[in-house]
Amino acid sequence: MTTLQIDHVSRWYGNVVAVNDITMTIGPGVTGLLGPNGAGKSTLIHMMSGFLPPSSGTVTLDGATVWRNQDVYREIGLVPEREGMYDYLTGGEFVLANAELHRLRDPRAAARNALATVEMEHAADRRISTYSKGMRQRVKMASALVHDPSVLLLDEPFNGMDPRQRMQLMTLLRQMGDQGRTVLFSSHILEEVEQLASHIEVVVAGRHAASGNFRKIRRLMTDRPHRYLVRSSDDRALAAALIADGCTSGIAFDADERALRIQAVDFTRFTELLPRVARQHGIRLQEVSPSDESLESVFSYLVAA
Ligand SMILES: Nc1ncnc2c1ncn2[C@@H]1O[C@H](COP(=O)(O)OP(=O)(O)OP(=O)(O)O)[C@@H](O)[C@H]1O
Repeated sequence: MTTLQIDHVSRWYGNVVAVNDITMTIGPGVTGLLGPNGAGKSTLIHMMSGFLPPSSGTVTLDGATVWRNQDVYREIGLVPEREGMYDYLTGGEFVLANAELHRLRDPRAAARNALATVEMEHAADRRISTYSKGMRQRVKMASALVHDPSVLLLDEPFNGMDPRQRMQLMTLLRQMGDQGRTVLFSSHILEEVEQLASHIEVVVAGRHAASGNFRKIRRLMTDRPHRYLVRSSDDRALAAALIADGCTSGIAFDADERALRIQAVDFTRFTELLPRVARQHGIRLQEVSPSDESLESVFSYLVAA
């Protein structure tokens, strides 16, 4: 069982629409679920893992409804974002408890295997309260893997990890994807998703914004209009020279900032044109800063597209 189908799924909490009519298919390999904070990623993941019913629409795994379906739960492992764990247990006990909940034939062997997969055997007998953030993350991962699921869902797994732990987890997730499992992880960091995911789904404000490999998502992001704040020794002359070229779609003088606000439609051409025009007219560029480079603005552009 490997293909998750999310079909016209919405989820609301009172008046808040957290997920708004999303349809997507998640197959084998590693998929990144990318979106800014509050986009609805956790809500979506909880519905995919059967922890939360959709308010409308359906989530199925190879055609079988996920919600309240024990056969499907056996195929899914969830690594939640929440830090709260049973801190008084040892890592080994925590993973074993999950193996027993799944009624595995040999829960001890399964727990040992899962701890070995995440390289945590050495700390299995220590209480979770003594673990670092990265170790907690790995034990959560062992617990999600203990029943050898074909689908692994991870909510912001790289949060708070140091670079070495990040690399280790990336290697592990890549291996699981290569084994033919369906691995989906959420993140609000494009670079993280690019490094690991062969496929990316973008959600913003509860809506599905884009889908494709990282080249396609990058292209969508760089092809959008870019806004800049530019300060120079002669703003008027610079504006006049730039307006003559088709690569800008708007130039305005911002009196408060005492600078030009420029919207460039052709990013590559504009970045080449600006210094050239300045040099030709003897204008000194004092500041060139992007004014909409936040991830949120990129995402809102994708949604509006
Ligand atoms: N139990 C709840 N009750 C009410 N509103 C909720 C609840 N859970 C989530 N929300 C709201 O639903 C929206 C989506 O939240 P969700 O946690 O799914 O987003 P997210 O993309 O995972 O964000 P983050 O990365 O910050 O966790 C937000 O507006 C959030 O405030």
